[in-house]
Amino acid sequence: SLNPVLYYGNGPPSNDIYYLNCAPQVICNPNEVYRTVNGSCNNLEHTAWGASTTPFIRLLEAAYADGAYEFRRQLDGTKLPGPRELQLALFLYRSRDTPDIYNIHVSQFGQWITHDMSLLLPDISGPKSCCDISNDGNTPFQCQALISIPIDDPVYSESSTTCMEFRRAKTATRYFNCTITPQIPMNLATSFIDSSQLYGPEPDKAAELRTFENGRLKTERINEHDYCPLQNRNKWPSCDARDIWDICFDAGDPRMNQNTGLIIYQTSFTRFHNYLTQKLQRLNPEWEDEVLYQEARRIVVAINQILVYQEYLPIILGKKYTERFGLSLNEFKPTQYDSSIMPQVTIEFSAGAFRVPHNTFASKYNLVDENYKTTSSIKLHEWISNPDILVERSNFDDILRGMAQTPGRAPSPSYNFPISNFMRFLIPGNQDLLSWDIQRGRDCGVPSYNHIRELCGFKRARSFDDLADSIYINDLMKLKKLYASVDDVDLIVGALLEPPCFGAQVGPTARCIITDVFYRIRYADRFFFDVENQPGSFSNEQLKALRNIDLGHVFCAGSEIYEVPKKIFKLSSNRRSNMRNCEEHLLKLDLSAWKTNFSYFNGN
Ligand code: HEM
Ligand SMILES: [Ca+2]
Repeated sequence: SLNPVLYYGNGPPSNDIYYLNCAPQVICNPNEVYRTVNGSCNNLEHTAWGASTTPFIRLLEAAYADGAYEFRRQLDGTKLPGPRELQLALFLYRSRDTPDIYNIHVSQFGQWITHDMSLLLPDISGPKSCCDISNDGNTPFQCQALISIPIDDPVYSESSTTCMEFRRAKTATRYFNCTITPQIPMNLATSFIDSSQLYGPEPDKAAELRTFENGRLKTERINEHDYCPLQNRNKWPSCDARDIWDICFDAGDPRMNQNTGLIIYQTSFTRFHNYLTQKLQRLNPEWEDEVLYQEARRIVVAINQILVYQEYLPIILGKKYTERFGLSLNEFKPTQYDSSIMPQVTIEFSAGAFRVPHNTFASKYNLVDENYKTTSSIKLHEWISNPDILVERSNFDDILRGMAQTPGRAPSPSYNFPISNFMRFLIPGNQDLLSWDIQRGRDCGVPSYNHIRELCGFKRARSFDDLADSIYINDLMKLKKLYASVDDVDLIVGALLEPPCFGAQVGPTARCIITDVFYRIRYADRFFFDVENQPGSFSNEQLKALRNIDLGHVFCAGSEIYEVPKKIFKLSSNRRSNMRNCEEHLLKLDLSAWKTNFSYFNGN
């Protein structure tokens, strides 16, 4: 297979500073069977590689005006076009949704996996509203990247709003006691697909989420169903956007409550973990809490890895492509662990290319009842940071049923209309996710589209016209007016304007950046589910059982729906032939390969 790796430790020298000056010294046990919580000791030599709270890496030198932290300027020295100006000129006019051939599980699963791999925190400390404070030269730096709204904005001008909130990301230098120039945000998630968004990316958090009995994760009983535990709303303000507030869940990831579909995923996997511990305990009554917890965790992680490489990436990147570039799974060709590969997530991925799928999520959820009648729908943007809707009546199951039967949004340069205007993410006022994505790229010093194209092996454009084979001419003419030169175009803007590759959901430049990361976090993961000859490797019988588990099992065990689609990502009608009965399906979730009459975990 071809080699898609872009990073061999040959990037900008600033990538090494953390490991030279700041990484904690840890002593690893090479015989440990289970992953650590924070991902350290995955690589026994470079113990911090892939761990949580380590900096993102850069594929290319940061693009900052001062070489350190200030937003880049255009080649001619002028300021970059405003993000909202770009949104209005290039995207908003075509924000109408077109139904996809896949359902909304595809984008929901994508966000779920994003939260496993990547978390950069915006600094929401200081003033509640940055737009309200006067710009007198003492503006706190986290407030220094507000997005201005043109006076003739077709949406915001109605309320005469001229300022959109935006906070700069927390960087290693400013918040994490590790001076790195140019600055770089910390990634608070573990890079590996290890379900850190479920179990917590740090030991304290992980312990907080456990009952320490029977291997179970904590749950809260609400209206006769198990949900994630409730959290104190003052601790992490993930539900604070509204004044009328009841429910706020706690989980391994602080974004848990962000949207309805995500809460369904977090909740279903929590219930599924507990379901597995119960099954394992019945097989092995002598197993203690720790073993039950770790074995269930290992199964959950393996299932997620299988879903990413077998089901999800072929849709996003194209099936043939994933096969050619070593991203597909093959039971006869187990993953070869390579300790020289660095599993770190790149800033070009998190603050750029992997945000392109923001153009695929739909703007509403349908509620579908047991008879497959659509009874009502709710709007995504009206329930941001507010889980209340999910605990009432049968809403959880009805929305989950609806997700399989509601088309996702076909990829398009634009995002959907509400998310382009009316999101409320924990800070005051309405926000535009696309403006934020553009601004975040600049905040993080992401190099321009043309530089990334070149890195990916496409021809560096010398003029806008050189892009004519990648971007429609109408868009090019607009880009020409908006930017000073072809080297100034933001990565996310160029990547969104590239039509998707054949059989894929993203264009060539985004695909190249995304592929590199998913390749490295697989082959650099010593605990990847099908890596052989490691202390914690699964047996062949266990692997066989794991390959038969799908998202359907998770939702059957984690909800009260009694049927799931056979192909969970395909838009399915409720015709009998497309559906599986949950009771029968769960019978096929066979964990007998986990029955032990010896203990490999008792220290010998
Ligand atoms: C309902 C769906 C979604 C909503 C409401 C949503 C919203 C957001 C928001 C508010 C941010 C933070 C923006 C910032 O402060 O810079 C973000 C970040 C991000 N999103 Fe989404 N998103 C959704 C789905 C997705 C999907 C489907 C993907 C990809 C498959 C994705 C990928 C990302 C990535 C990579 C980041 C950066 C993560 C980080 O490192 O912090 N999101 N999203
Ligand atoms: Ca992770």
